[in-house]
Amino acid sequence: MAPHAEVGLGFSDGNGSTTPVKKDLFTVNSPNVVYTHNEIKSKYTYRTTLVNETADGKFVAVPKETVYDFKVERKVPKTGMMLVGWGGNNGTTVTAGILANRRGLVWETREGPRAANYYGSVVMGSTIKLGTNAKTAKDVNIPFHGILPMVHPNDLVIGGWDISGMNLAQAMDRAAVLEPTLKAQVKKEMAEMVPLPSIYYPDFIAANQEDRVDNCIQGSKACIEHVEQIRKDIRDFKAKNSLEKVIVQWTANTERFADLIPGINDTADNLMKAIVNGHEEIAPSTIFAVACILEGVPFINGSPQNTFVPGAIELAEKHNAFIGGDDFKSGQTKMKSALVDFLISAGIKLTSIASYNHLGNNDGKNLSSQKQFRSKEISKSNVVDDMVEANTVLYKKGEHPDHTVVIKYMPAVGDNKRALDEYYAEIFMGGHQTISIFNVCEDSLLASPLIIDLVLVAEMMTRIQWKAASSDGAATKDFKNFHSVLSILSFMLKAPLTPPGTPVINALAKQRSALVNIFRACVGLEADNDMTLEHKLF
Ligand SMILES: NC(=O)c1ccc[n+]([C@@H]2O[C@H](COP(=O)([O-])OP(=O)(O)OC[C@H]3O[C@@H](n4cnc5c(N)ncnc54)[C@H](O)[C@@H]3O)[C@@H](O)[C@H]2O)c1
Ligand SMILES: O=P([O-])([O-])O[C@@H]1[C@@H](O)[C@H](O)[C@@H](O)[C@H](O)[C@@H]1O
Repeated sequence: MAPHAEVGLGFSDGNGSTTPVKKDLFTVNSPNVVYTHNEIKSKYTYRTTLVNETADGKFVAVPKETVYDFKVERKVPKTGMMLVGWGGNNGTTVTAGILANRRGLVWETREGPRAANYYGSVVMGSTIKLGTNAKTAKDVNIPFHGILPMVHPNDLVIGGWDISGMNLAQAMDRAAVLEPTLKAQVKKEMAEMVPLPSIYYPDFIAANQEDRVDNCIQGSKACIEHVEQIRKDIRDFKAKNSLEKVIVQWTANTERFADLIPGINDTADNLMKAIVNGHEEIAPSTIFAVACILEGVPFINGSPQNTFVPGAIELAEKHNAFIGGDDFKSGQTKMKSALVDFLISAGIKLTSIASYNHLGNNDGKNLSSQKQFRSKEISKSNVVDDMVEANTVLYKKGEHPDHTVVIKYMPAVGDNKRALDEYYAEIFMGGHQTISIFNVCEDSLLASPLIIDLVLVAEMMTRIQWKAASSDGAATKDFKNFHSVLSILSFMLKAPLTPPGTPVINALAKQRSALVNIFRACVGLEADNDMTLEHKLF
């Protein structure tokens, strides 16, 4: 095996080829990185600082090193993306967007021609610093997509379910998101896409959704039969399209929170029993999650409800299956998680956040029902907790800014949500800073790239394994997957799901840094720390 790369990183370049494409975007020349045809193997020293508190309240910081072995499968699999709620605004928009990119479409608009792109996708639209040029010492940046052999979204095979049986072309018209000149170019292909029948438990979404329900799984109401039907749908989709991988995402309506009931959804065994018994407190999204876990297919929840009841998380862990969520972080909240981080880390004491928005799409219609709004209010409200708790200089224990979230349904504005935010803060010597933001978020055009990122990163995680080469604890013998709960997805999500007992990080910069640096570690590269000592010590 070559000590360093003789072949470039394989990755799919979206031309329909999903075998490793020998495009030497970069190789790592290090004794800690070995490339074989099938794998990239790296030895990575993870450096952290353990802190002990002394009796008199002082801290003693102890540097710690843990050596990990990472292994990445290089072959890019033929991958399917199955969306629950495929006929919705997000589902139709992301589908049309991928078709348009795959065909390199250009369409006329009032501002002139527009070409297909993946703007808003961190994987397809952003770059990361690889290092500094050995001669000029200038930063060398590469497309994020090139850091590891990732699936190209153009190659995704798309399918899914919807309780509305409209074909995707009709549903795209219903969504009223895309320009007619673009829709006209994808209409024919999308008309042939029809969502699979789904499950509809009326009590979980707003009653105002009933008029679109005409595409439900026929026959028994038994939840376990719904689980088995969804598992069969996934298998059939995989076989029909000769897929090697499938990733499922929930982009269906926001459900009310499910009650957490001991003996029903508190453990994996109880959850399975409750499903067999058809317990009425099992939500459709949890049925989909269980089906995917049992089928070994990653399941991501793009909505705010508590799909992952404790029993579902335990089931995922038992089956070594990947889950992720919750609630796409697309516009107003994404801005919040960046702005709050900036204010508080700048030592400015944020004292209140007023977050209002109105929107007129079907999501907004569903959220006009109090129980469904409550799910969204929770996910939109908790996004500042970690940043506030981390700053004990500004905030006493338990102190936090006032924070209110208001969402109103105003049909006239459609998918173009109007977000109005006010950030009010205390500054030096009794002063105040008031930041008012008016942010028009074309919600589905902001969420669709996140759906793509979630699929690409989740799929990549199925091809990464690790073992501890050495640590204070016993070194682990065999390679294993990351924990079932993919907290690495947090950059794309409002209410990041984390492994039980681990902290939730909402600060946007930290989330992106974790994603980038974990992928860098997989090719043996140090975490990017912005110290640039080479520009300071000379
Ligand atoms: N910017 C955004 O658009 C954004 C951001 C964060 C979260 N979300 C969440 O994403 C979800 C989708 O948003 P949208 O704008 O596409 O909404 P939408 O209402 O246009 O689409 C939801 C689709 O889900 C379908 N559906 C409902 N229950 C279903 C079930 N049990 N099985 C299958 N299909 C079902 C509906 O028929 C509809 O077609 C919502 O929950 C929303 O809160 C959206
Ligand atoms: O913009 P953001 O806060 O990330 O998220 C959006 C909310 O502002 C909006 O009210 C809701 O309807 C969308 O589903 C989405 O959750």
